[in-house]
Amino acid sequence: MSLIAAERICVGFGGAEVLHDVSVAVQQGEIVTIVGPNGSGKSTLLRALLGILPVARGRVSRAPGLRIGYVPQRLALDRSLPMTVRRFLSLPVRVSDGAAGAALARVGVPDVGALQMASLSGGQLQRVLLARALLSDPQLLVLDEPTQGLDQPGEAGFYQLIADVRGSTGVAVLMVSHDLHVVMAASDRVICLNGHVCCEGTPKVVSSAPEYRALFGLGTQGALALYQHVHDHDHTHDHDHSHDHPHEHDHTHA
Ligand SMILES: Nc1ncnc2c1ncn2[C@@H]1O[C@H](COP(=O)(O)OP(=O)(O)OP(=O)(O)O)[C@@H](O)[C@H]1O
Repeated sequence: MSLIAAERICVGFGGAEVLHDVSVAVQQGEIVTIVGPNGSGKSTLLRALLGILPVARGRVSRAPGLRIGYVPQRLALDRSLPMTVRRFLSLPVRVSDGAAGAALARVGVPDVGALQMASLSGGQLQRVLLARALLSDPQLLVLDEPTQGLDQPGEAGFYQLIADVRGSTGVAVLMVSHDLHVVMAASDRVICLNGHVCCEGTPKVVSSAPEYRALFGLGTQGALALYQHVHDHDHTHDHDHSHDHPHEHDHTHA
């Protein structure tokens, strides 16, 4: 059984349909990344899967008693409110000093417990958010653009950390990311969303193949063109979503 799944869900806001007939499933221990243009419904899909948003049609299912660690896209931090990292880790559920320290060490920032949340760098903050998500010993981590605002080494380091955590705990990871090159390297499966599931499949990194580099270049379009994916529909009947994203018709069909 999947840990979490959406079956042919439709989600809308005030009559405007944002997700149409979307099916996704995450299995135990796999890293699945959702990519897609701005406004393509990635956060909406995560929130529907988590049960935060109702679905108009279709079905969302979660394994009974599923423990989820969620890192939202934005953290609304009141910078005028003093709060140490240690205190933040005990919100909303109080945790022991030992557990808090172990979680911070696990994500590579063992010494930030006494720091103010507002004083953390972007990379430190992401790791603290991940530490908090890990405190519930989740079976599934849900991360909404966890590397937003980080520089390239910061992003690469964070994804390496995710892979390490998965390796040591067996946690499954469902995340949204814009960093396509790292996504290619760090995911078991990629789902390309544009209101509907445009394509999905195993990412194929062909970093050492000069003919691929020559064909596709090293830019965003190239990275997306390298998907090995299942494409079970044409785009003739796409519903009304913006189709100005470069990858839309540029797939390499596996
Ligand atoms: N609470 C809401 N009320 C009304 N419309 C919403 C709401 N949340 C999202 N939307 C709309 O749904 C669409 C999809 O938004 P969503 O945040 O899921 O996209 P996204 O793919 O995560 O975008 P981004 O890459 O910019 O984060 C957008 O057009 C957005 O304006």
